[in-house]
Order: sequence, then C-alpha cells, then structure tokens
Amino acid sequence: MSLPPLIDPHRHAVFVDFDGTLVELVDDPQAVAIAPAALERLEALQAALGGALAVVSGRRIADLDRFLAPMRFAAAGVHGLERRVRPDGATERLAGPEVLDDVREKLGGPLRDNPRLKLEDKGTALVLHYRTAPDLKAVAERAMAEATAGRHDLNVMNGDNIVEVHPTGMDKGKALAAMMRDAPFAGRVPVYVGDDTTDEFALKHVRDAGGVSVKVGDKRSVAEFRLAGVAAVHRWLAASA
Ligand SMILES: O=P(O)(O)OC[C@H]1O[C@H](O[C@H]2O[C@H](CO)[C@@H](O)[C@H](O)[C@H]2O)[C@H](O)[C@@H](O)[C@@H]1O
Repeated sequence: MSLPPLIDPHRHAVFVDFDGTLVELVDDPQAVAIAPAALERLEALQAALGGALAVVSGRRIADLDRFLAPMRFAAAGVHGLERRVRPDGATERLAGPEVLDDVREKLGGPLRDNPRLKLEDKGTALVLHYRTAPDLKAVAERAMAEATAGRHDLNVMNGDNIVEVHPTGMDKGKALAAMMRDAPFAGRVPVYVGDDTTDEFALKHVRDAGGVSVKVGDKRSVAEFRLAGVAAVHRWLAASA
C-alpha cells in the first residue's frame, strides 16, 4: 500500500480518528495528549478546508473537546451515537445511558473479581480495558458476552485492547455518511484516516465512494493508502496544511 496524496483544501472533506491516529496509544485513556504545534496545524487545516474537517471517534465529544482544547470542531463521538455537525453547535445524542444500566450492574462482579480490568463508562457505551492486563482479554470478552446475553439491541465490539458495548444502529461509516449530507462537507470528496478495527467501517465507506482511505499502522485494512503511525499522520497533515 502506498502513501496517501496530500489533502486538497478546495476539494476534500477530512475525517480523522482520534486515539492511535491523532494521539499515541497509552495505558491510561485519560492521559493522552496532542502537541500544541500539531493542534495549531490541525486548526490551520480546518480553516483551509472551510471547516470541512471532523473528528470521528469512539470517545465522547465532551472528552474530545477536553483533549483538543481550545480547538472547536465538528465531531462524531461514541462511534456516531453522538454527533455535532457545526463546531459551535449542540451535540445530538442518539441514545441515553439508561439503556446500559443492566449491563453496568452485571459487569460489577467481574470488575470486583479482576481489579486489573478497568471500566470506562461513556454513558451510551461501556468499555472494558485490558491494555495493562493482556492476560485478562478472554476474561473481559466473556464478562461482556455474559453481561449482554440476549440483548439484541446492543453491539459488542473489540478494539485495541478493549471490548466495548453500545446500542446497535451506528458505526463510524454511517456517522461519516450522515455528516457528508450536510454543509460544509456535502459536495466534497471524503478523506478518512484511522488505525483501529472500528475505523474499517468508515474506511470502506470512503473507498467505495471514491475517496481517500488511509490506514494508520500495519493491521489488515480495506484502505487504499497507509501511514506508519501518529507521527507520520502529523507530518502528512502538516504537509497538506
Ligand atoms: O475511535 P478512537 O478515537 O480511536 O477511540 C477508540 C477508543 O479509544 C480509547 O481507547 C484506546 O486508547 C487508549 C488511550 O491510548 C488505550 O489505553 C486503549 O487501549 C485504546 O483502546 C478510549 O478509551 C475508548 O473509549 C475508545 O473507544
């Protein structure tokens, strides 16, 4: 797979994943950080694109706001269950936290029995983290499977050292397609850059639509182009800006 072409600010709409793409993966999900210079370049690119830049993430939009402050940006959070088309607009939520109350309670036992497993509660999604305890991968997957048994309204997904659950019906591809229907994205050619299995929905959508699909890292992908890691992403964004 080859390097992606530079972004054309007059033609492209840019969708960028967060963890593993804009910021390096670390043990503590709250400890991620972007370099101030990289953030300034992202803002410059957003301006050059006429605002047609969005962050598409499994994170909550409120968390993305905190990590990327003071930048304001369009975003799809929690894999599209949260959406903000305009940087200063309101965040729309397609589900509430109560839908996971029963799962939250059922995960309590396994979490008490395995204190090295960490729960991230995103309201409309629950994540079991095992990056610092890789031997507990199967335990985490089993706990999630048992806690969600019979719940056909929920989707369990494996990510990078995580197993996550959220309501069905949305993924990053659908989130991107929805954003492409509105200004300032509509009429532009989509560019998507992401590293994880959950990004494959968006990468496939973009490839099928004739856009620029960019995989970060060396995992299998439907993407047409590849960048080696977070540093390479920032070099490419800088060259484009
Ligand atoms: O869609 P993304 O922006 O890539 O978000 C996916 C998940 O990212 C976070 O977890 C990942 O990053 C953590 C910090 O580097 C790392 O500790 C973890 O192992 C990774 O899976 C986030 O905590 C999740 O909620 C997101 O779904």
